Amino acid sequence: MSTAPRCDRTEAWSRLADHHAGVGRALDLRRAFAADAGRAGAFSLQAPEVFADLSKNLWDADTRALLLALARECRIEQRRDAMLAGEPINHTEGRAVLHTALRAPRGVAPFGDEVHEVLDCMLAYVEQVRDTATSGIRHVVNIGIGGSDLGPQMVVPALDAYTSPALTLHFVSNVDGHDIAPVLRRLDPRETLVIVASKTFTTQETMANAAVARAWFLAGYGEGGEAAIAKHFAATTTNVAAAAKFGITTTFGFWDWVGGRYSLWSAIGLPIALAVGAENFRALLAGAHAMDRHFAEAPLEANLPIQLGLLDVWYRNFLGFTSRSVAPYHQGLRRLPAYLQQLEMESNGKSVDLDGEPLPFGTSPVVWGEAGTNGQHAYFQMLHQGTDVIPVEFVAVKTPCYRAEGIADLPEGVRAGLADQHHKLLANCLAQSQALMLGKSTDEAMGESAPTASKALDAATVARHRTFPGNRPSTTLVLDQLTPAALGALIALYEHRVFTSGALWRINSFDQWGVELGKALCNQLLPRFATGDTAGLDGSTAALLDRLLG
Ligand SMILES: O=P(O)(O)OC[C@H]1O[C@H](O)[C@H](O)[C@@H](O)[C@@H]1O
Repeated sequence: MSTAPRCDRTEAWSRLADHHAGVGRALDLRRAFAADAGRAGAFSLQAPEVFADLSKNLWDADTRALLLALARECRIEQRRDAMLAGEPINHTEGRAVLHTALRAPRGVAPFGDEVHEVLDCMLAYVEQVRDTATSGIRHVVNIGIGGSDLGPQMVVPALDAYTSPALTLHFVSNVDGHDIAPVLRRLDPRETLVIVASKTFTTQETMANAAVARAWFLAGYGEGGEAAIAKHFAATTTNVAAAAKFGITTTFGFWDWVGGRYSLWSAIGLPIALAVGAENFRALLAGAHAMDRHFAEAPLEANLPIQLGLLDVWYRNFLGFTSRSVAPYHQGLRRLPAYLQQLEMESNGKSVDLDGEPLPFGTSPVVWGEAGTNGQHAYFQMLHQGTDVIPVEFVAVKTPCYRAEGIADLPEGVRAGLADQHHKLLANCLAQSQALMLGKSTDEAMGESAPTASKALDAATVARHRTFPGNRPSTTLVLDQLTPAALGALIALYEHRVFTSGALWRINSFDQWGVELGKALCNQLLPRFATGDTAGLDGSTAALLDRLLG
C-alpha cells in the first residue's frame, strides 16, 4: 500500500489554505482576463486528441503552482507509475488496476499477450457477425448493468457515424421488465445475437434478464432452439465457468484487474466492436493509449488529466463546490454524463482513506449533466442564477460527422441546414461559458429594456431578477472530430483525472463496497414478497411492503 501522504497532511495543503484565504477565493475571472491578455493561452493545454481551455476556472498561476506542489508532495507520479506497472493498488481486494494494459500495443504492457489473444479472437468473431449476409444477425442485444452497460451504451451512439447500418444495437440493463420487454417484442430470435455481459456473472439484474432472453429465444426460435443458443448467445465475463453453466459456449474473457467501470476496453466492448467494426475498435483503443502515454510521460505542468484532477481537488476542498455539471455539445455524447457518474462517483465516493481512517474533507463531487443545448432549456437557469456555484465542463466538437449513407443522399438544402445547425450548436456552447463568466450586473440590467417583464413592477426590482452574478467557472474541452481515437482519448482522460483526485485524497478509487449493503438487504427482502411476512422489519419498510403486496 502506498505510503504517500494524504493531501491534507502536506505542506502544500497548508500553503493552499493560506492562498485560498487570501487571493484564492477572491479571484474574479473578468478582472483576470482584463489584466492578462495571455490568460487563455497560459491556461490551455493540448493533450492527444483533446484541447482544454482551463482559463475560465477560478485559479491563477499561484493556485496552479501550489496544486502542482501538492501533487508532487502526494507523490502522484509514483502512484501513477505503480498503477501502470500493475502493482496491487486496489488493496482492499488485493488486485492490480490495469485497464491501461487493455489498450497498449502488443508486447508493451504487462499481460500484453493474453490481452491481445482475446482481443484478436473477439475481433475475428466481430467480423464474422458483421458479415450479416452470412451470419443472418441483424440485431444485437447487450444485457449488462453498471460497467457492463454504461460504456458500450455511451460509445455506440457517440460513434454513430462509424456504425454499420446492417446491425442494430439494443441495450438492456434494468431488472425492471419494462426494459427488456419492449426490446424483445420487436425482434426475431433468428436474427438476434444476445450478449450477456457481466464481470462476475452473478449480478441479479443481468442474470434475470439473461434468463428472460433465453426463454424468449427458445419460445420464438422453435425446433432446434437449444442447439442454436451457441450461435445466438455470447458472454463477456471473468467468470467463464458460470457462463458455461448458463449454457453459453461463445465466451470472451477478461481479468479481475479490470474494474467494471474501466472495462469498455476489454471484452465488455464487444457490442462497440460489433457496431463499429474491428478497425474502429482498435482506433478507440489506440486513442486511449495515446492519452495513457500523455498521462505517464507529460510533465505535470503539461499533463491534462493531472491538472483536471488538481482543479477538482481545489474546487471540492477549498472552494467547497459539491457538484460538477458536464455538458457535451454533441448529441452522440448524450450518455457521457451517466457514464461519468459511475466512473467518478463509484470510484471516488469514499469516506475513509487507504488506512481506513475517516476523511476530514469532501471527496467525489456529484457529477451530472445533459447534452447541450437541451440542458440550457432545463437546468441552466440554476447554473446562471442559483445560489450554488457549479463548475461546468463543456465538450465541443469542431467538425460534425454523420453516417455517410444517410447524409450523402440528402438534398443540398438539407445538408446546408445541418452545417448551419452545427454553428448554432457551437455558438450556444461558447455563449453559455461566456454568460457564466461575464454575468450581468444590476446596473447593466437596469440599462436594458425588458419587454416581457410585468409592468406592475418597478424597473429596479425587475433588474434585480435579471441580474447574473457571473464569475462562474467552466472548462471547455475541444475535439476536432468525434472519431473512435478522439473518443478513446477523451474517456481515458476522464479515467486518469479521477485517478488523480483519488490519489491526492489517498482513497481506494478501485473498490465499491458501498453497493453491497443494498444488494444484501434486497436478497433478504425478496423471499418476503412471496410470503408477505413483515416480521422484524422497520415500520416504514413493513408498511411499504404491505402496500406493494396488498
Ligand atoms: O459486470 P457485473 O459483475 O455484472 O457488475 C455490474 C456492476 O455492478 C456492481 O454492483 C458494481 O457496482 C459495478 O461496478 C458493476 O459494474
